[in-house]
Amino acid sequence: MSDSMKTVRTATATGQVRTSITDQVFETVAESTPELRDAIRGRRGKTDSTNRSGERQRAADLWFDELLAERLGNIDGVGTYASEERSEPVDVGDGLSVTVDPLDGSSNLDSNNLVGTVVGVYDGPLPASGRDLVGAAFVVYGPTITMVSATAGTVAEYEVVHGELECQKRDLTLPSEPSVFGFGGRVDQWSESFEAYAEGIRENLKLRYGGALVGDVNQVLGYGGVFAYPALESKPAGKLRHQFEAAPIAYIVECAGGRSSDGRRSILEIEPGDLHERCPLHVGNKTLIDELERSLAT
Ligand SMILES: O=P(O)(O)OC[C@H]1O[C@](O)(COP(=O)(O)O)[C@@H](O)[C@@H]1O
Ligand SMILES: [Mg+2]
Ligand SMILES: [Mg+2]
Repeated sequence: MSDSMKTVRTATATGQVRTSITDQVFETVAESTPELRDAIRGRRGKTDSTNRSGERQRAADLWFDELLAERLGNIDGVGTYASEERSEPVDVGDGLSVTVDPLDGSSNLDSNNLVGTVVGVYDGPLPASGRDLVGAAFVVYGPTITMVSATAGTVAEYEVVHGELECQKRDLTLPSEPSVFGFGGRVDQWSESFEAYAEGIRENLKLRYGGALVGDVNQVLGYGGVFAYPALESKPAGKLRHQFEAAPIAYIVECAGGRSSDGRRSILEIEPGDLHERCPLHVGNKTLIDELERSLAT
């Protein structure tokens, strides 16, 4: 862990204050969505810079990050802003730590497919375990803009209309009868045990994979099922970043009554050693994640 990470201040907010700050974070992201969506136009191409994960950044990745850093960093009670697109967290005062995947699914920009934004609010210094999450949300820039947010064990879905949150579903839970699945990574890179699990899943569920975590997980929340970006032969820790992507998504799915796993335990149990570390991600209906863990253990 770098020195600058160690010095990021620990949040000390009470429950009520934490909820109010978390709500402000979600509302601020929602208010920013009209500008964010507009900013994609003309910024889909790659720049010369790479992020800490070694990925070429798009102009839109950088623009989203700059806007969110400014807006979220200005909220009273937010102490740290950290993003997939910057190496180090930014100390912005005292309070909660906000993590952002500003533009999720950015490779989908080439084909003008789905993208989104993922936000985590942690009560503690970064890197933090998912157990420190006090809220998480994701935005989907689809035919309309939606946000799914989770706090205190409940999940809600909103349409974001001119930056305002309009509730569509309160107490969202995963449908008990799963119907869809989406698995990332090249099939020839999967482990034999994951391939065996996938075989069984393919027999019973319908494939839905769009290449943006937010969209693929949103289908699992809506229809029931399982999303995975598993460990790959060339990437044993998978592709997705624990702090910015996996933990917030796992928190939302668990709050919706589902399960998350890195293959053997809840994603929320992981104690990350580095802000940008990756982990395999599997989320969905409890029965399907239990079955996954049994398969991977063989
Ligand atoms: O192109 P692949 O290998 O299917 O990977 C898709 C995955 O990569 C991601 O695009 C990674 O996120 P970023 O776009 O934020 O880097 C996820 O949204 C998605 O689940
Ligand atoms: Mg992402
Ligand atoms: Mg991203």
